[in-house]
Amino acid sequence: MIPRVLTVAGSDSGGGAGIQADLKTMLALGVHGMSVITAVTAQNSLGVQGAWELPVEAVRAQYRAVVDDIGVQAVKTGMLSSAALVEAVAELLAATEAPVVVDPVGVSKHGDPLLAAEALDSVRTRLLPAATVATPNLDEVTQLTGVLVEDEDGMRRAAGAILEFGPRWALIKGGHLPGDPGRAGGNQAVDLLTDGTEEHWLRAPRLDNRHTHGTGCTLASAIASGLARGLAVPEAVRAAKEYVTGAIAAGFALGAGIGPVDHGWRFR
Ligand SMILES: Nc1ncnc2c1ncn2[C@@H]1O[C@H](COP(=O)(O)OP(=O)(O)O)[C@@H](O)[C@H]1O
Ligand SMILES: Cc1ncc(COP(=O)(O)O)c(N)n1
Repeated sequence: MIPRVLTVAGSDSGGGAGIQADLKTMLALGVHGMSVITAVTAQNSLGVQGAWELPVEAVRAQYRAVVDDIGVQAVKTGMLSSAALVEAVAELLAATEAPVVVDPVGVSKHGDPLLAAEALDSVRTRLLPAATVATPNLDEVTQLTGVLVEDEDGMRRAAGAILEFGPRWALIKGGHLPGDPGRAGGNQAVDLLTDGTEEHWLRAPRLDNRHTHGTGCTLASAIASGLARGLAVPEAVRAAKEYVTGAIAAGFALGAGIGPVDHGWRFR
């Protein structure tokens, strides 16, 4: 059987992040990708020009349609836009047995908001407790926990603060740590995965490529794809890190701004 993976996220018309990144990642990793669209964005390499949420009822109906008939081996969430959508999705996830990867998307690479400020509390108290793995970047960690991360010790404190909200594992993505070779992390892109007992540091060379649109979505979808295949969380995260690193290395120019990672790099 081909494992089935569901993404609950926003559409990126430019095809680099969101639902489009998720489905391409799933195809590249050999699972059957399915989608619940929460919002539609008008987006390109220059930023987000507009965003429109779907009604809660439409999100619920898509989710039920997929889960009740087809079934899922893993779920990934991305842009959820509003408190009402966060709460509705959290409730659906709590009633689903499959592992859940929560990417608590807050803002786009260009700084455009993808989540209403008043939804943060629902993310903390409703969404994170439903997560098998939560994958905040450093800005999202600060927004959610108040912890400011400047080095690897900060990442450890941030992970502890995220775990207090109830996800089984926290993956703190250090992609936004300064790439100064003199600093902790230095010329590496370092992520920390922990469940509060085990600690796994994932290190890859920091790539000098500005075309990184979609990194977070790609990583979270790759983790969900690994979990759907039956991998344990540390193995799924390790494989996903390897996939996203290759995709960033092959990221390419599109439009006048930040281009996407290359989801198809392993086929070229
Ligand atoms: N320049 C880079 N070189 C290599 N890996 C990177 C680079 N930038 C980000 N990453 C990795 O990409 C993944 C996504 O991280 P990040 O970019 O921080 O997330 P987000 O897209 O949510 O902001 C992480 O594994 C991170 O370490
Ligand atoms: C619809 C949508 N969802 C998520 C992101 C974040 O992208 P990234 O993966 O680069 O953090 C985005 N820019 N647009």
